[in-house]
Amino acid sequence: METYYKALLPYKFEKEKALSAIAVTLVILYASSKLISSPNKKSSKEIPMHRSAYPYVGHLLSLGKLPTTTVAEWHKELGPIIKIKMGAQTWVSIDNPRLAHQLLVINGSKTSSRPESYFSHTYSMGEKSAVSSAISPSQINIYMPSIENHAKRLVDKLIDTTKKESGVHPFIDLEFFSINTIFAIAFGRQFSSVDDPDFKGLTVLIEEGMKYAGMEYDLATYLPIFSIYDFFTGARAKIRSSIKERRDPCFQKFIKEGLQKSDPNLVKYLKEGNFDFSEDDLTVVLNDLVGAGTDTIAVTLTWNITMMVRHPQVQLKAQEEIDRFIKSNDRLPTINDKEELPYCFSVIKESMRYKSTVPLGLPHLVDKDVQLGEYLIEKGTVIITDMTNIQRNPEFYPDMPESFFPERYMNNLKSMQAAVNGKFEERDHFAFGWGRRICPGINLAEAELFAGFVGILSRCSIIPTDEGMPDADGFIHCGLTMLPLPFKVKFVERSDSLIK
Ligand code: HEM
Repeated sequence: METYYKALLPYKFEKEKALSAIAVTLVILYASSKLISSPNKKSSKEIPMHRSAYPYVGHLLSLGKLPTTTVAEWHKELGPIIKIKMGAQTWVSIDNPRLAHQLLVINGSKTSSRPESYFSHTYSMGEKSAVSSAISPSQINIYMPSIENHAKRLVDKLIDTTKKESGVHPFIDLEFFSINTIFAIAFGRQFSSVDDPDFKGLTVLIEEGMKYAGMEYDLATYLPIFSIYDFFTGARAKIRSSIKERRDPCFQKFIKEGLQKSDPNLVKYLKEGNFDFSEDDLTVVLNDLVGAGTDTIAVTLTWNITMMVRHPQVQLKAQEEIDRFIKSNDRLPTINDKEELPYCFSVIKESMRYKSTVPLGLPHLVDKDVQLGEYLIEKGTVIITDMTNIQRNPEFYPDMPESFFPERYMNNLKSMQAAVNGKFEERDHFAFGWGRRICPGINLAEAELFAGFVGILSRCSIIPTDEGMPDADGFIHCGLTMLPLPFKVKFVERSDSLIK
């Protein structure tokens, strides 16, 4: 099953090698019988921990290929807050929205750092507020024609491939859409096709980035014994040289080009605005925006398409709403028209609730002890959130939490950003994370998802191929995101489409 994505995205599967390396280390450590146990401060009440921990490596091996599923099972057995030993690091997982809110939002001043990782860069709050203002709703309005143009190209491609082939796996086209959109916004540049040499060079860089951000290249963070392996294999030296010799020069070239463009773009906004950015900061921040804003959008839309094929009556209702809008306005709607398309907006929200794009969130680091009810969460603990359980919590989502039911949002048409900033009880979903670390790309994501969704359904009906329905339950972990199992569908041009 995974072969398709493996061929498509080989960089996403480095984790398997890491698990083998850990297994070898475990054997060595057992043999030498010099197991180290870290001293544990006394906490108010011990946080439950699954029995499958091994000495030194902890749960690294027991998490298996689908950590999301394993963590969800452990929660079922042990309750809403559990401890996971990740080698030298202690993680705490939360699967209840109220507890997560209490820990990551109310206690956000103590729980909003990021764990150290050799490759990844942690956004400072200054960088984050600069980026948030650079892609605020008013700034996004400037880029809206470009977003719509890329959505149109996406739909052309999906229809065209459907005509030529028996079915389309939409992921690559969706990635091309999201990369092109963020590139147009960031640097005022676009790629002509997936064969464009610059596009190919960029995807290699993104692949390298994903690989180096993965566990295999960062094992010494979890298991200090791996510093010895690093000494021999030079993994960290490889990372340093990749950043210095390939990533930075490539992004510096894009930045230079962006600064020369006459139309507005992010580079110009960040460079010319009153932000305290060095050249290096700018390179890293833009590289991160491209990384964070590509896969997430493509994965979210892939799940959305899965749900549309499985729920043709939802698809039809959304198409009727889009058609009504086009009839009275003689144009496609944008995110700014969402009040007139409550059903479409609800479908997008529901799809993000039902299938989590980033199923364990991004880890937060506790930098001051926090008391959470009867549990003490110590400084140095890494917090993850089980988004699937959180987004299906029956108290928070009383109407059929296990079902795909867009109607639940018909009375909550707040923008996703406004829902995050409002009262906890009025949050729509938790896909963009928590508190001070909330995703700064939220408004852009919302605009892109809306343009993609409305663009597709205004011109196509998405139907299954003879191979059958896409699976809505199975999934593959790809780094931080969760992809549906490989599937093909047809994007059949609507004869009654009002878009010509
Ligand atoms: C559907 C699309 C997206 C989803 C589901 C998503 C989800 C997330 C999540 C869960 C986090 C971590 C929040 C936390 O730690 O509590 C995050 C962080 C981040 N996201 Fe997004 N994101 C999406 C799109 C985007 C886009 C389009 C951009 C920018 C172009 C972006 C840029 C970032 C950045 C820079 C961070 C790191 C922020 C920090 O560390 O403070 N994301 N995102």
